[in-house]
Amino acid sequence: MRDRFLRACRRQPVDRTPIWLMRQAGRYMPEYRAVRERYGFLQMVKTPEVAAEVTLQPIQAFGVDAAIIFADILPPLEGLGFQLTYEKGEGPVIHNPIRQPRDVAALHSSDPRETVAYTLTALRLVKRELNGLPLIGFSGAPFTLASYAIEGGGSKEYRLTKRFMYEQPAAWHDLMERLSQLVAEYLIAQVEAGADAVQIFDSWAGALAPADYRDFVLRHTQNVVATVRSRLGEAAPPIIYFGTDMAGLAGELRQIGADVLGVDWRIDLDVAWAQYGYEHAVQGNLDPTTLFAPRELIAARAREILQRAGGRPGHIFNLGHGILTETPVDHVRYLVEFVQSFPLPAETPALQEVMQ
Ligand SMILES: Cc1c2[nH]c(c1CCC(=O)O)Cc1[nH]c(c(CCC(=O)O)c1C)Cc1[nH]c(c(CCC(=O)O)c1C)Cc1[nH]c(c(C)c1CCC(=O)O)C2
Repeated sequence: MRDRFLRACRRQPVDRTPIWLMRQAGRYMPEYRAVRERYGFLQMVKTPEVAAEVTLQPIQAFGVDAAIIFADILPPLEGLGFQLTYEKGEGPVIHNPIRQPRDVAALHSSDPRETVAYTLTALRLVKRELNGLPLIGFSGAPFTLASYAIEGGGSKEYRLTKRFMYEQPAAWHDLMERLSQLVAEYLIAQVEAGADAVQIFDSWAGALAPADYRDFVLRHTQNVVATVRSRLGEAAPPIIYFGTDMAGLAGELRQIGADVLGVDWRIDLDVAWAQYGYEHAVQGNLDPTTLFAPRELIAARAREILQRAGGRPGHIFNLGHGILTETPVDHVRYLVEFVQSFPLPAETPALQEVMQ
């Protein structure tokens, strides 16, 4: 059953719980570091043969149940006019961030089929090598992209982003509309290039108060999902929406229209699933730091997650956020084998029913 990841996204029964890991291709792998020695990170992303090779590394090393295209959420912003570099130890830097409404008006309109053609080519190359194993395409979500575009890099408090949102609502919504269009077009292009599912990374949306998510973000996230669905029709793939620290946003997440919702480790999987509603599949939710712990603890935590999922169709095992640099490779292999050999528990009653 090579399509068990896609079946789980659609909440269809599977022979065992599928597993893949966010950021599964990365510096914790010696094979990745060997390639990275010869290229800069952006150069790897922009060279389709290299991006394809690196995408396949965790498939070959661990036999995970899905591939995710090797790329990053920020390169699509270059087409709008942002200057992007990755600095050692600092992560991404945008050198001309948005500071005023006129910076939004001055953004270029861009067609991701041209500006991010390298990732579309990489998807086509990888697809040929996968023998039917599902391939995941992805994009940053409008809010998380806007936060990088405004802060110019990572942030703890998102002060500039929130101030811009509160003080310049018209320019904010203009920026979010431009980003939503870019994201939707980019996801559609990835599906046309061979992606079987798409994940929208809203890594930092958990920094928002629910009222701010509702007033400044929700409609744009909904537009992305609705546009992908309506333009692709029957060919629309499962759509995964992922964020961290989202436990307080359940009511909003339910309205996005995604098929699958990501769950981080700050909430028990069954509690999150009951709040998100069983019409969604869920993906998660091991703390990535657990992979540094002894094997017995990794097994105990993974077992608990699988038991909390309760054999209900629609659970995809993953970490609650991307795998960390320096994670021991043999612990990753151990986790994948543990999950893949875990017998699916007989379906337990829904938490909602138990609590009634
Ligand atoms: C916020 C964000 C980014 N990028 C991404 C997100 C959303 C997911 C999340 O919240 O983790 C998404 C991403 N970035 C990368 C992937 C590849 C696919 C995968 O294997 O999951 C994916 C899905 C590769 C990468 N993206 C980056 C690397 C490391 C680059 C290197 O080799 O130096 C990789 C493998 C760089 C990057 N890119 C970004 C940061 C903050 C950094 C620096 C942090 C770091 O160095 O780990 C932005």
